[in-house]
Amino acid sequence: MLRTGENKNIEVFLKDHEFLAPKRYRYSYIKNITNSFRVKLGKGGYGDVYKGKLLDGRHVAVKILKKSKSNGEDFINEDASISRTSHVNILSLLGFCIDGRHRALIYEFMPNGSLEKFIFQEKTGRRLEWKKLYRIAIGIARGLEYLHCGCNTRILHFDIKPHNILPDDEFFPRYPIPAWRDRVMDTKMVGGRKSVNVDVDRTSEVYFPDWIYGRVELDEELGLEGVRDEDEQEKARKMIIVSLWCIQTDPSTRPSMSRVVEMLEGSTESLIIPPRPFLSSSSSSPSRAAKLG
Ligand SMILES: Nc1ncnc2c1ncn2[C@@H]1O[C@H](COP(=O)(O)OP(=O)(O)OP(=O)(O)O)[C@@H](O)[C@H]1O
Repeated sequence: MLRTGENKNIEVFLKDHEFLAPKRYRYSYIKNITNSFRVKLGKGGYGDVYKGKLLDGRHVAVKILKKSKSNGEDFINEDASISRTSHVNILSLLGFCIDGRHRALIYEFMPNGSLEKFIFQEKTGRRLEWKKLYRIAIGIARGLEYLHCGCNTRILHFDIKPHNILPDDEFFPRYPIPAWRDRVMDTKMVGGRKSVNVDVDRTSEVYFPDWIYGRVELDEELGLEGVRDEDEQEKARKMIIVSLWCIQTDPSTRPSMSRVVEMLEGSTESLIIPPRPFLSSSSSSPSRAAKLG
């Protein structure tokens, strides 16, 4: 039982939402299933993630949230919306912990870890094939479309990035949603460190969207590494055009996620090239230029 008076609201909330909530666990249980936090899987902005094993033998990832000063209502509100979500691209939340000041979330374990390490492997120089990147982009977009308009509560993720996309063996992406904060990651995936040959002398001052926009606009060879055939070339082109739409500075010009899915799944010919991204390297201001890789 939680002790303080302020936590009564939480208890009442949890009781009201019992029927849809994932299981609630004590901190001692969390400690137990992670073997006292022995195997760290990664680190996120909100806390560290550890490997665990439930008593029924299932492997899980346990996210220990940093110590909270709030009474936990934000957390349980998030938790209740997450528990109502069900989509192939959204990672299932199996349980949670609110015990004193301890907060933790228990997810299905994804053995391949995050997308980040696949995008470009520094050691081997290998990069992810375009067809897999495409599969990942569509999966992410479908998951977000679901969160934005397919589930009971509209949820904005705000934190999509290679670090928290967890591909399965077939490279279908899953991602967790304990998030408050939708940035677009397509350009990052397409730009994927060292995946492009930028034939300019001062690469540090090239703003990637601006550079790639020039190529797309002139219907030039995209200069992307690892493109093996026409099909991959088309997928890459499609992802680039869609991502250029998504980073439009005027929000009203940006497509909805349903439109993003439609554009990714449709033909390249039907795609209209968006206006040039506002930030431009032609002004060559170092503070406005993003480094490549
Ligand atoms: N379910 C999981 N299975 C396997 N590894 C995971 C799982 N969830 C997270 N990880 C590992 O932990 C790392 C951090 O994940 P986390 O979700 O905390 O990232 P984040 O989105 O940056 O965090 P935050 O939402 O706190 O900003 C991931 O990059 C991944 O390596």
